[in-house]
Amino acid sequence: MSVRISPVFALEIPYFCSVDKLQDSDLKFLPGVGPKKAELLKKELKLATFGDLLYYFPFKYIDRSRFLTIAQIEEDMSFVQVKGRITSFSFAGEGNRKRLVAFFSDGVGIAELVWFKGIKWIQQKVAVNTPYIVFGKPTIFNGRVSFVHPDVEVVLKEDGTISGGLQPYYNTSEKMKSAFLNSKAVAKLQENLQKLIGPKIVERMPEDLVGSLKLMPLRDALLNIHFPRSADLLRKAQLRLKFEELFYIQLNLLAQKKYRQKKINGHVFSKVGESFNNFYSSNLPFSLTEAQKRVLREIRKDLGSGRQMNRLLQGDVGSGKTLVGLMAMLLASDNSFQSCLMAPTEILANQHYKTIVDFLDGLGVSVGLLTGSTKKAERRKLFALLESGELQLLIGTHALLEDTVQFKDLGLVIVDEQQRFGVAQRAKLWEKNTNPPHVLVMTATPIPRTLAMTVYGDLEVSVIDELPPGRKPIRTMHYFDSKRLKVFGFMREQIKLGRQIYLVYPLIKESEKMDFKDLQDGYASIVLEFPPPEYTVVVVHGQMKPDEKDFSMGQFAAGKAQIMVATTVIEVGVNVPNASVMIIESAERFGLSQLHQLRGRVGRGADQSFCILMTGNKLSSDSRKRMSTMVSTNDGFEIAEVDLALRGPGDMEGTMQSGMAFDLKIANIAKDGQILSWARNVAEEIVDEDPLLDMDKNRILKAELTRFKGRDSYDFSQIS
Ligand SMILES: Nc1ncnc2c1ncn2[C@@H]1O[C@H](COP(=O)(O)OP(=O)(O)OP(=O)(O)O)[C@@H](O)[C@H]1O
Repeated sequence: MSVRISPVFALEIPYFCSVDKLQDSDLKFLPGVGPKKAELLKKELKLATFGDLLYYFPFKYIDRSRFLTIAQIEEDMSFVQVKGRITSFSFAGEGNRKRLVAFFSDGVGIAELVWFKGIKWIQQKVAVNTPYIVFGKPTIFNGRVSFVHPDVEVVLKEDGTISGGLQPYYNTSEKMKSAFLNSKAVAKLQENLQKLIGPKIVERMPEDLVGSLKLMPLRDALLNIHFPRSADLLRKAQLRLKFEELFYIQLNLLAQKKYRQKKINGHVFSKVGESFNNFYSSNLPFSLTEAQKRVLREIRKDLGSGRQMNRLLQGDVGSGKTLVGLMAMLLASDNSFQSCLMAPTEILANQHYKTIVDFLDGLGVSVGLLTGSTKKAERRKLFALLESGELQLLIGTHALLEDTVQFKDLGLVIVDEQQRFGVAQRAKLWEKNTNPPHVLVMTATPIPRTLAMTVYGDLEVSVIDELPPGRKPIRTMHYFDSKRLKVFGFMREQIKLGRQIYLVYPLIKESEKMDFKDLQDGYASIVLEFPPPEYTVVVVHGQMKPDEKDFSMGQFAAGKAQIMVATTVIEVGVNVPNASVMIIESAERFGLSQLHQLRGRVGRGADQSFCILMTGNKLSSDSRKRMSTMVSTNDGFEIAEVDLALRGPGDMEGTMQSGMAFDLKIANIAKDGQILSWARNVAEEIVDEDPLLDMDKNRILKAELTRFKGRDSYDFSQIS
């Protein structure tokens, strides 16, 4: 069985219905919904129950307490509202241009309200001389203000309250809008829901905890998040709900961690034996950096502790993580355990394999390689060696996760990843052995602390914050496409100096065909510019056969080609110290982390390295920021912070956002770092005091956590 590797962000978030049964009710039973709309809500927004709708939060609020006069309306204004009365109606236009026009006066100016559709309905609902609030996007033509299809509301609502204040806006789809389920209709359903279950909402966190943290009670928070009574109450509601969301993620992660620590015995690697020592004294061609030594000590401590290690190793590109990983594998080997190293791509797996085989030359440690392209017969051989225990180190891709791969005694798993390996996938590894192996996750993209806390919150963290000596900082430049000739000139100069060059094209899934054409065109024009026999240009992309790819890479690595035209397949792992120039085409199409990763392919030798970002002339402000960040810093952590901030949705009107890459309903990892730290501290205190959440006061927490589904869950039922 193959395992689908989903993005690490696909964490399950604990928004299930609360203990309150009512929230599990089918939405079709909510007044105003019925079977058809229920179907639509389910299909379009994945809302099936009362609880789902209750937790479907507005994406923004518009302050409806502010009014303009018609005279204050100017060109290009966004949504505005005015108060006044309709003085008369008339019809204009013919056929499908036929429209109803209402003349609306606020006592000073006059605006036209125009409807092309729903004319009959408007005529029935809207009357002359009644005070209304008109809300919409105005246009001005020949000095006349008009609103097309505006919202028209009675000033005095049926329940006696005045319209106005912060009005919620819900995301809806086109399909929903055409079935009259627009934002306003969803707000109406929320109103009905509040009437029905609002008073019955029960706390999802222990009341004492809510009280001591001075959080808004859940009932009030869920009311104010949909219908804020004031901006202050909205902020309090947001805080409460964000806290709760982040708190349960943290509690889940920390509880899992505690559970593992308590229930799972780790293999003890007590010996530092021949493999490790011989490697260290004879085969290691350089001394370790202080950071590598420190991290190695941390890892060795874990491995000898009798507890199962789950550690994240963060370090910038080229900081020497793989080497540390390899040394941990040698420790496993010295203690008669097998180990494996899992890479995110086949190219990288191959590269690791070659590097490791070279490094271990003459030490008598057996190393195997397993990827998607390993032939059947070869596989069978590998499997037999693995099962008998003869094979000590296995390098590979996700193919290692397949159920057919059985080790005799797997003691250590190293995952070299690119934020692609989630909690769920890690859980799969723990099943590989009755006594789960130690796990070391290496990530080449430093990730911001808040993100690390959430994605890797169940792991210990080690950081290599030092590059091997002698590396010169890479110089990064940004050029517009119009400067291409200059760049060609620079390439020639560098080649004359004996350097090699990467030229990378984006290959993004959605537009693969077009990108592929770009790559081929790019290759053709580079060959024209750098013709044989003086120059050799190789090409590497994901659609090539493995042996063709290997051939091209081999030529480049051996210095037989000066230029490699490639897609991002070279993003990770390719290590050719003589390649000192990285040119990234259409750089604006890459994310910051990816640009940083790509840049990390150069700067590995003693020569000055360069990274050239080529972009079109017109750049969005985000793209400009990405380019300037790349030009101004080589620090992966700094880049990661900017990346996170840029990727957090920026559409704000005193509003909340959908949470970045996570399926968060309200919190935003980029912006809510403080709440996240707070939530983690609170969760930590709780599991420190009551690791299995057995105390009476933690009953609700346990009940809520037990509702986590899937592998990410901490299965309390296993605990007797
Ligand atoms: N202490 C050191 N001194 C000198 N060179 C080193 C040292 N540690 C590692 N290297 C070399 O630096 C290069 C990068 O190391 P390695 O591949 O282990 O880094 P990495 O952090 O895994 O990189 P990436 O994230 O790019 O995969 C390799 O050529 C490696 O041999």
